Amino acid sequence: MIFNVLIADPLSEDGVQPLRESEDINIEVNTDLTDADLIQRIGKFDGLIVRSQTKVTREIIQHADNLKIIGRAGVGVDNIDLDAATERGIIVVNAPNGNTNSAAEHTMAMLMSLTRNIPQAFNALKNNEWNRKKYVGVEVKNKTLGVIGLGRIGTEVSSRAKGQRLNIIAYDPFLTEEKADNLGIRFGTVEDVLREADFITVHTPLLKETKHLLNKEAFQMMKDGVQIVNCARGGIIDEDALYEAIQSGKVAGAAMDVFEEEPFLDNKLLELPEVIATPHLGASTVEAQENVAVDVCQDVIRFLTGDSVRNPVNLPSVPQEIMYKIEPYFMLAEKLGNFLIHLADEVIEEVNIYYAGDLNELEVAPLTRNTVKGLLQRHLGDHVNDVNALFLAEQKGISVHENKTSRAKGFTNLLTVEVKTKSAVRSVAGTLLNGLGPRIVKVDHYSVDFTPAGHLVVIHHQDQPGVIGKMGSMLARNQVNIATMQVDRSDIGGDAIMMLTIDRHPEQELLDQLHELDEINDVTAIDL
Ligand SMILES: NC(=O)C1=CN([C@@H]2O[C@H](COP(=O)(O)OP(=O)(O)OC[C@H]3O[C@@H](n4cnc5c(N)ncnc54)[C@H](O)[C@@H]3O)[C@@H](O)[C@H]2O)C=CC1
Ligand SMILES: O=C(O)C(=O)COP(=O)(O)O
Repeated sequence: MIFNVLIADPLSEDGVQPLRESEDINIEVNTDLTDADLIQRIGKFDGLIVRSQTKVTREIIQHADNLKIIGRAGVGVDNIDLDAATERGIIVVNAPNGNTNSAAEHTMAMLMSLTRNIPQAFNALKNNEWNRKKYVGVEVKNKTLGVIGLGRIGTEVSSRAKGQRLNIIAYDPFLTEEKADNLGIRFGTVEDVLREADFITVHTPLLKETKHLLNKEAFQMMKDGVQIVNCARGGIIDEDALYEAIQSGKVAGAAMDVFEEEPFLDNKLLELPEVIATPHLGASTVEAQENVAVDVCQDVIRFLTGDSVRNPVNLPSVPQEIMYKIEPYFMLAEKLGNFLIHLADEVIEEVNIYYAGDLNELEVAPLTRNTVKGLLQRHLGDHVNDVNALFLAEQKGISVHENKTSRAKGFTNLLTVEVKTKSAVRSVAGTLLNGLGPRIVKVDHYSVDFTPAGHLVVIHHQDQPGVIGKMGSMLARNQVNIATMQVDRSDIGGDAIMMLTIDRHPEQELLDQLHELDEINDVTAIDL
């Protein structure tokens, strides 16, 4: 199968090369598409790669009938409607590490340019104005830099700023006092940072909570003459509030790489001589562009050719060494879900997944997604995948719980899936046998042992002499060969189960005939 991938923003050729060379992938580079063009053309693509310029809206995603992956060659994914992608089962990957250094260097360049009026002085010189008095700056040494958002870039900026002898005070919801001590910086609340800093730089993503984080009230809390840097995202700073704060003299200057609206031809902040700006250049270096393009293209290739990705955004990321350990259980998890859904003949309200033995030691979230995917697939078809399985379960009002225990009832690993409906609890358990692959070893409370593959028939019956014979001859009369058979019972003469693997799919009529036998209570055919 050949996958079509659209590259909709300019990408470094070094990154694109492996995509070009892949026999499985056909790429189209088109960086001039309007939203309307994208809506019209997206349907034929399996992959889409963008930077920050292309806005991947819900409407575009709704038209993306074949799209499986969206790659963001950079960090921020605020230009991609993640909810819409997740709902459609489209994985989103980014390249979170490749431009950290460039963004940090740009932040420092902007801070130093701001404090020394370099762009303004240069402009004046270009206009034949030699003015040494007008462009007197301030030193940064021994002043305080407030860093809001101490992730990859915020941390790099802090370490560089320490080289400029700045004192750092930082706020990040994940920053502890101990971590701050280790980094040689001061830990504060947002308010501490706003009140104490001489310069403030933001390095958070644009989220609901960070939208207009620096607003009118925030500016009021700041020191008079504070200077602001935004090399993270437009929208973290309320531009109207910043404009007013500069005009009133509260804020002495601002260095902006990113804006609430991009691209723009006109932004009133640029009318202010205290503002210096670049057109979203934080990641625009040869090195960063090469890094992010390589990272994102490799993930797109991996995903489309059936491998696991390194930088998923709408799936929890699982380190490679952990993935290596859980991957063998993927098929077992999905098959158990697939099998069990056929036994539950009412609406499922709750799913409990028990991980026992070796599984108890592992990161099992991907297995939970696979189990739920298997459960939902019967009714939702291929529309369900790892990305949207849990979302769809939640949307359908099904609660999913994971449980871990070391006790595996004699198995080295045991995965038990239980579903609760209004009036019943049904369960199935499976194990991965060394060399033999997945086996189902329990159906409800009955012990069995069969491979979850092919045409299966589950028969609940009364444990009476002759029932197996009747069932066997009925299948024989219908030219159905039994490949494997297992029987278990709760007690002599009581409820019992037959598990058959047969060589072809049985017609409904045959299943009905089996059901009509007095001793048989229930017949379910399952194709796995
Ligand atoms: N100008 C440019 O070209 C570039 C901009 N960026 C932007 O820089 C930003 C940060 O990137 P990274 O450091 O790589 O991301 P990151 O994910 O490593 O760090 C973000 C940090 O912000 C923190 N945070 C979240 N909400 C917060 C809040 N309310 N207050 C304080 N901290 C909060 C998070 O805990 C996290 O530690 C992103 O928005 C990204 O898009 C990144 C690269 C280039
Ligand atoms: O990586 C990011 O978040 C950036 O903002 C870089 O954006 P860009 O890829 O240069 O359009």
